[in-house]
Amino acid sequence: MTAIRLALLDIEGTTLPVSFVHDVLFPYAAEALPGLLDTREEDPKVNVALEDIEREFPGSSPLDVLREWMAKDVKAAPLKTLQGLAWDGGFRDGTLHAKLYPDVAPVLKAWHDAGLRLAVYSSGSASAQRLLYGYTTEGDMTPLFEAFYDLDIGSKKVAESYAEIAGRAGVIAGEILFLSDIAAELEAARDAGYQICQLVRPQDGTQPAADMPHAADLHEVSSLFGLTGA
Ligand SMILES: CSCCC(=O)C(=O)COP(=O)(O)O
Ligand SMILES: [Mg+2]
Repeated sequence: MTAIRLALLDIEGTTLPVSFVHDVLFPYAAEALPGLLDTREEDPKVNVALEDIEREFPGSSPLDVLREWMAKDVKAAPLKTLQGLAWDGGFRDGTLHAKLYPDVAPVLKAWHDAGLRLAVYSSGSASAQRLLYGYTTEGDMTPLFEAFYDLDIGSKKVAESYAEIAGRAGVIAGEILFLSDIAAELEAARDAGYQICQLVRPQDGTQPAADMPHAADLHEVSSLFGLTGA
């Protein structure tokens, strides 16, 4: 097995329970979104997101589109931008704290201390990723990561996105390990030449894919791939 130099991590269902996203983060955003849209005039990011929605759904109520996307957990870039802006105040004023899976902080610290490079690739916007890892119940974990990749790279379900990340990181694909709960994302990363492992978290009810390595937590990933784990 080729030595792994970089671990690329998904968030929801991999390092953070799906229930935290759906029961804590989404309701917070849903409550904050109407007020946020009122700032349209002042915030260019809000403006761009609303223009994207209008282009895709001409004449629709943006709030209705956003609510439907959230109900279906659609990973749409305008929604992810606006959710990130909505969460910003909540993380900064202490209302929100990311409660990661308990294995995540110790194992990521051990990997980082052992010299393994770490990066995030999530549908959540890069600024939301920084907030989430900046305000965890374990403290600020952002210094562990060298990069935060989001949908600006491209869809998580196409191989080209993973090739792009490998190029930006300057690491050959075979030396990158991608960790996610979603089989289609892992297949795309494998098509790009990455090593992969599916996180099958019992709490999330993830179904193991037939033809790929899987692990119940990051300790098991360490054992499977010969990484230094806590
Ligand atoms: C800062 S990410 C918050 C969770 C979220 O909104 C999301 O879409 C996560 O998707 P992932 O690609 O990490 O499964
Ligand atoms: Mg996920």
